[in-house]
Amino acid sequence: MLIGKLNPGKDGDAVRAGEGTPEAVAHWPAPTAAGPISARVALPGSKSLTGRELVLAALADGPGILRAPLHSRDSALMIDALRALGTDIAEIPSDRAFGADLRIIPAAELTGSTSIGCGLAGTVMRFVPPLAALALGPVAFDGDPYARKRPMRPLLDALRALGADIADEGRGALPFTVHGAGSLRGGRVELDASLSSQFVSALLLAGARFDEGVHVVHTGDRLPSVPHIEMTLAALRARGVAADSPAPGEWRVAPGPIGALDITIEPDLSNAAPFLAAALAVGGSVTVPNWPGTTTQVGDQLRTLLPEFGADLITNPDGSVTATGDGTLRSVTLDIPEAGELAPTLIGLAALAAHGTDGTDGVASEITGIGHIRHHETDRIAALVAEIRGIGGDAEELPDGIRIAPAALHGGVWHSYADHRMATTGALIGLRVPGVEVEDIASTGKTLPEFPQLWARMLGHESWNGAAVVEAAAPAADFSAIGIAGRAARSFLEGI
Ligand SMILES: O=C(O)C1=C[C@@H](OP(=O)(O)O)[C@@H](O)[C@H](O)C1
Ligand SMILES: C=C(OP(=O)(O)O)C(=O)O
Repeated sequence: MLIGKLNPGKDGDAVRAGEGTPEAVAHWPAPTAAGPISARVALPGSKSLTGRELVLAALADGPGILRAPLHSRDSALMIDALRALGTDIAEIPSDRAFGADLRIIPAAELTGSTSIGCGLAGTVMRFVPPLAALALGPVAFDGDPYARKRPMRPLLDALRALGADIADEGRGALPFTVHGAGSLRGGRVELDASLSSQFVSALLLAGARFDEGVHVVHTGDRLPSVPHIEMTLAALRARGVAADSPAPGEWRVAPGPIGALDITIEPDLSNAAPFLAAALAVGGSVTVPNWPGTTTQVGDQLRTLLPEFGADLITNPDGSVTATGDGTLRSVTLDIPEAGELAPTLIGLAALAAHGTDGTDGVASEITGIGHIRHHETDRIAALVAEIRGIGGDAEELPDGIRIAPAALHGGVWHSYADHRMATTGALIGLRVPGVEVEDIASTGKTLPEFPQLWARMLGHESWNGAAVVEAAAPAADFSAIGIAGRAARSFLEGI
């Protein structure tokens, strides 16, 4: 089946499939699982750690190495952005399943007179402008149509208060130009980070290179994604930078050198979410190897969040984590401001809980504290409600979350809104509900280009060349209920 791909609308907003220019793309028929699954799924590097370590390596006092970094659209955009500012980034061939290591040689002086494409990457549009302020010359930023909707004003205003010259014609959003002067005064700055923790991380990451360092004071009444700020502080300290949080909602980075490192990136634990959740959705177990013993990644909270749905989560002696479920899902009431990044997967599980075992015995759930995910790759609350309703579910928007009532789900098109986590949530629901077709599965390339292959192998399809990446022993996926689309899925999966 060919339909229109997600394309820019006239007002620059993202629109759903079929509404834009008809660029033909096949829907991805989500495979259903015939029975309980049993798989081991290794995952590529963390988006958030790769982005931070690239930025810090570009600002460091000598050459550095990133081992096992993520290779995806977001990390490629970050690499391109740093190269545009004069950083030398080269691939070091490796035999890793997910691609080359990276050698980073910082520029003697960051150079401007360039332009940077941010795609839809929050980390690029927020973390790179402070570096542009340290560069010499103008640096023009822009991104995907929907990226222009993502909030930037608090960060741009904070950078101005710290001495930067930024032209945005009052938009408070992309596109804008940072007129770098080669240095930035820095110092104390107030900023409302209630829409995104990335505003804070952006200032802290470059803060050691500001003349006076930086002292960020959050003025809003709530702060999302706190673990991501803690990740930033930890990454700075690992490089010898004095970085702390002297009070709740305040962070300081002292001026000084940022140490060069040879560092290995942890697997992306947020991208583990749909895979571990698959064991809950259809029963069985999924193991993710190389789970870090200690980590600042919010994905580590899956070990306590997934048991809320009735799963058994264990850490194995070899350091892997296994989720085991029996295919029945409990009702949940979760308030998770710190873990908005995990919300789409958790909401997908809540939709399956509301479907129940056969559409007649579902349970209600409520997930709140996630108002800020309206400002992610799309308005995720509106998008999830629309797509769950589109396949028969009973979902309702709350100001800062979502409520899902019992209702039987059925097949249909699941739109992705160019959002990788919308796409993987459609795949998760489709494991259990026959006939779900995910529009724009390629949007998973934002942070996990291997998603379709890893998903297929989780279900027992052996033909992908990453043989060491996934060991699966699952019953064959069942496509019979989705007819022609199912046969297309089978040949797609067998062709990889
Ligand atoms: O700093 C980071 O790497 C991130 C911070 C969070 O952003 P928000 O604070 O905007 O939720 C998270 O959702 C995003 O995926 C990655
Ligand atoms: C919110 C996310 O991405 P970004 O870094 O673009 O904000 C995400 O990956 O869930």
